[in-house]
Amino acid sequence: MLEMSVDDELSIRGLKTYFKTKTGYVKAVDDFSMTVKKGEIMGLAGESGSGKSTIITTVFRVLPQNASVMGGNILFEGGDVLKMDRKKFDKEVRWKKISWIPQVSMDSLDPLYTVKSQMVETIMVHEDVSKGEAVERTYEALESVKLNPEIADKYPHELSGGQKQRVIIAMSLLLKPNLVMADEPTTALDVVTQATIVDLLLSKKKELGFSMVFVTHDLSLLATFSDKVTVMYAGQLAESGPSESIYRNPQHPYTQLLLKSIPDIRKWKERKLYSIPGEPPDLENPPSGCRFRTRCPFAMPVCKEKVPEPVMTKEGHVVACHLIGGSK
Ligand SMILES: Nc1ncnc2c1ncn2[C@@H]1O[C@H](COP(=O)(O)OP(=O)(O)OP(=O)(O)O)[C@@H](O)[C@H]1O
Repeated sequence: MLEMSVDDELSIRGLKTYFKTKTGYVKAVDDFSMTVKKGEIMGLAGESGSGKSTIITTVFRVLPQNASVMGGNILFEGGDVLKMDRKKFDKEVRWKKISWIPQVSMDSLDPLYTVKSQMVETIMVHEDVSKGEAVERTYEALESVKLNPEIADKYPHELSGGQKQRVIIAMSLLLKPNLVMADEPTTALDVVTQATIVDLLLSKKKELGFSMVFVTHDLSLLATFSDKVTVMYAGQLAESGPSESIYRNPQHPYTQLLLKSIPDIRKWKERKLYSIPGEPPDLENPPSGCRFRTRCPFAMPVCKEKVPEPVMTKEGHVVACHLIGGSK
C-alpha cells in the first residue's frame, strides 16, 4: 500500500493521463509526480500545453471522454482518488474536500440559473440542510467575497469578469474544502482585477487554512505568494522546490530560461524581451530522452538516449536533468 506522510495533503505519483486522437495518443501528463503539503501554496507553472490543466482535471475527475488515466496514483486523505467509487467521490470529495476554481470563462457558471440557485444547489447536494439554511449560507458566502447580496438574483451573463470570479471563489469555498485547485484563476481579467482576486484568495486561505495548487503560466505572479513552485515541461516535471530558492537559484535549464523571459520593469529601457527559442514538442510524438533537449542550450548526447530521473539537489529542489543527476 502507498503511504502518505501525515503532513501531505495531496500526493500525485507517476501520473499518466493521455488523450486519444484519430492518430494516436497525446501524452499530456506522462509520469508526473508532485506532493502538496498541508496548508501550503504550490504554484504549478509551465508554458501553454504543458499539461497543467490536465493534472487538475484528473484530480477533480472531470476529464473529457477521450482521456484515459494510463497509470499512477493520486493520494488524498489516505486513499487513492482515482480508485474511489465515482458516486462516493462526487458526494464526499468533489467540492466538499477538494474544490476547483477554473478560469473565468463562459462555461464556468451555468448560464441558465441565477447565482443563488447554483449555490443553494451545491450546498443541498452535499449537505443535509434545509433550503432556508442553504439560502442563508449563500448570502453569507457572497458577503465573504465582498459581493453585494443583489448579485444572488443575477444570471452569469449579467456579471463582470471580476464579479463572476468572486462568485466562483465563493462557490468553491462553500463547503470548506481542504484543498483548492485554482487553474489560471486570474487569466482573462484586467491587471487590477487580477490583483484583487489574488488578494481575496490569499485572505480566504488565511482565514480557512486550506492548501492550494495555483496553476499559471506566469512565474512572476507566483513569486509574490507561493510557498513552492513546480515547473512542468511537455507533460513532465522539470523542477520543483521552495519558491524563493527556485527564483534565486534555478537548476533546470528550462526554469532558468522561463525566468529569463519575465520582463523586468526596472530595466525596461535597456532590456529586450526574451522568449525561449523553438516550440514545445508535439505530445503525440515527443522527443526521445529528455523532452526539453530540442530547445536546451546544454543538450548532450545522453539527453537523446535517456529520460532524466528526478533527483534531489543540495538546494532542496527536485530536478529532472542530465546535467544534475540520474536517468531512467
Ligand atoms: N480533449 C483533448 N484531446 C486531445 N488533446 C488534448 C485534449 N485536451 C488537452 N489536450 C492536449 O493536451 C496537452 C496538455 O493540455 P493542457 O490544457 O493540460 O495544458 P496546459 O498546460 O494547462 O495549457 P494552458 O496553459 O494553455 O491551459 C496539450 O497538448 C493539449 O493540446
